Amino acid sequence: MAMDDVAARGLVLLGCGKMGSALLRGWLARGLPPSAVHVIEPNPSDWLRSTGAALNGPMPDAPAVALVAVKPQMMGQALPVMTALGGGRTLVVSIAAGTPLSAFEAAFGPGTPVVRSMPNTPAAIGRGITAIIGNAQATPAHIALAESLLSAVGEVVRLDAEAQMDAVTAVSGSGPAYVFHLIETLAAAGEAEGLSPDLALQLARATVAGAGALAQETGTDPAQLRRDVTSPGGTTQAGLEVLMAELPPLIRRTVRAAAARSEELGRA
Ligand SMILES: NC(=O)C1=CN([C@@H]2O[C@H](COP(=O)(O)OP(=O)(O)OC[C@H]3O[C@@H](n4cnc5c(N)ncnc54)[C@H](OP(=O)(O)O)[C@@H]3O)[C@@H](O)[C@H]2O)C=CC1
Ligand SMILES: O=C(O)[C@@H]1CCC=N1
Repeated sequence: MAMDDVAARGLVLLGCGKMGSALLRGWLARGLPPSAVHVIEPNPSDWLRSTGAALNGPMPDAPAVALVAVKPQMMGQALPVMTALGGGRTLVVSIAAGTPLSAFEAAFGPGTPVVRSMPNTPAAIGRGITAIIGNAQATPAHIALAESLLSAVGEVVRLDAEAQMDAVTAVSGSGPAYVFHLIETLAAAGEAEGLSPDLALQLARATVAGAGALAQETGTDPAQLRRDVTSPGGTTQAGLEVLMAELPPLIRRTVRAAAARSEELGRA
């Protein structure tokens, strides 16, 4: 029902880079007609041109949704082309890190429903997770519409308060980068042990992917999954004695630094 409204009234997508294209791909895969999507993007990719979405043309009158997918640093420059959509008929959805609901309320004017969200890059293969929170003007129907759009690229969780968004950004928004760095460092350690670069990377990539899938698909407590690998007096125990001494404070500092940067972007 919600997506029918988007198909009928249209959706404006501001910025079609990595995240904008992941979302667009998800919507098209869910059957949204490309002609219902109006994309504003200064450097359209060949893929974007091939989708049949309306590109940099005149803005539709009162689209169901305006989705903001530009970098927070570009917001001041990029938003003015669409602020005429403010006032209540169009739901504004942002995926930008840091930028608070109040910034969109100020730009689009009073009465504008806004949903702030934080997806992550596994959205590109429909395996993302997105957290959402609406402003006071966002009705349950608006929240359901945002949830439906973002669930085209993975799971969606609803937050209780906007204040949670900095921590969410630091954990799941930035999180894929931490995991990719784990793959890089595990592969490098394998190379240091004498494996070829290709074999070390193959082992590290499949191990992280397989462990992630096992944790996700079984829903088993990750601490139990860790214990299942760890034979008393065996190799894993020897490795974990090193890792568990160093990793928790390191991850704590990593997440704090990312959350602090999210807070800072919100004050800019
Ligand atoms: N990457 C990630 O992991 C995540 C990113 N986000 C958020 O998503 C948003 C987009 O990030 P991401 O997709 O990575 O960034 P990208 O740089 O890949 O995409 C942003 C796109 O916006 C375009 N753009 C620049 N100026 C304008 C303008 N004035 N009008 C319209 N489009 C414009 C850029 O074009 P050009 O390249 O030519 O400048 C680019 O194609 C950010 O706010 C980020 O915080 C959220 C969750 C995860
Ligand atoms: O690094 C960033 O600022 C964005 C937000 C979360 C992931 N990438």
